[in-house]
Amino acid sequence: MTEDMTDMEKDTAAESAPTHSGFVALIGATNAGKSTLVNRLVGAKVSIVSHKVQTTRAIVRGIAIHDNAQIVFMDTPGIFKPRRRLDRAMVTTAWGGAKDADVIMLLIDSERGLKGDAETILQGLKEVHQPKILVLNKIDQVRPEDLLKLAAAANETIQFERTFMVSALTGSGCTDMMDYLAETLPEGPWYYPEDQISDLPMRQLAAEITREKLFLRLHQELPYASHVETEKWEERKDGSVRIEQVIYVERESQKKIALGKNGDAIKAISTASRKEISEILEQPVHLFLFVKVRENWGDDPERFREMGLEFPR
Ligand SMILES: Nc1nc2c(ncn2[C@@H]2O[C@H](COP(=O)(O)OP(=O)(O)OP(=O)(O)O)[C@@H](O)[C@H]2O)c(=O)[nH]1
Repeated sequence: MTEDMTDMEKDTAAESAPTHSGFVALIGATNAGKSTLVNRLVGAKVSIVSHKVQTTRAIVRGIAIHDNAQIVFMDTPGIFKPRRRLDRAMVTTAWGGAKDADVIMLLIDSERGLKGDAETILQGLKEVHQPKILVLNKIDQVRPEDLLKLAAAANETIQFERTFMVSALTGSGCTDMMDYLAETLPEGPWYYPEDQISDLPMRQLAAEITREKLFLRLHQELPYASHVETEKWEERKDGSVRIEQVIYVERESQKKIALGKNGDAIKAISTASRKEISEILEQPVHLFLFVKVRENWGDDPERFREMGLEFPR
């Protein structure tokens, strides 16, 4: 664009530039920073970040707008060695998501390098034929020479179109990566209205938020044997919303942990979750949490469907 264009001419030029859009699958070992990256790029909290591994269960899309492009991120669950049935479903979902994408983005925790799961994923990616880019994350923690070695090692296994070095935490390197995606995604109309940041239904997002608070509060005490569902969602005349959620656990003993002494745990979880849901909705929230025991929910096909996962046979 030339400098002597008027503002109106510039606007018209930008509007007539072709739009781009597409799906980017984020693949990476647990804790590589996928959720943090999506949240940063989208600029709003759509996926759940916590210190626990394996917190992301279903595909959550964050939608970022960059220049004339709409970039839809599929934040896949961490890929790791499946043990339980639920774990196997998570892995299947992750690879399934990759196959639907225009670009595959492999995110690696530069601190951990190619140890363990990252290497398994690299090998798995050989079977996936879309263009792939390598993104080394957490560069705020690693020396530049180590990054170069890591980039070279990963590119020996897979021919990546490009390698980017970023920090999802500080945002460093993210603009270059977004410039590249905006240019390379196919030309075409946007998939979603401009103001939409996630197609994850609010009910499910609200449940994810409570699940995150549950994990943050109870750490090791309550393992993966818990699941949160939003059962009621009622918009009220005064502009507030009343939400009822159930925390399902597998055993009575876990119910006691979730409630805490004198209900302390559940109260704290409820307060933290209500605050965050209210911030996202920009309206007052009345949140009611219940804890119920449901044995073997991890083997129930209905629960898998609710989480957007395929039930592994
Ligand atoms: N120092 C540093 N920490 C980061 C960065 N990106 C993410 N983290 C941290 O790494 C941890 C894991 O991040 P997540 O975004 O939850 O990772 P994930 O890949 O989505 O994990 P799963 O949902 O388990 O698959 C969190 O404690 C983040 O704060 C980064 O660029 N630098």
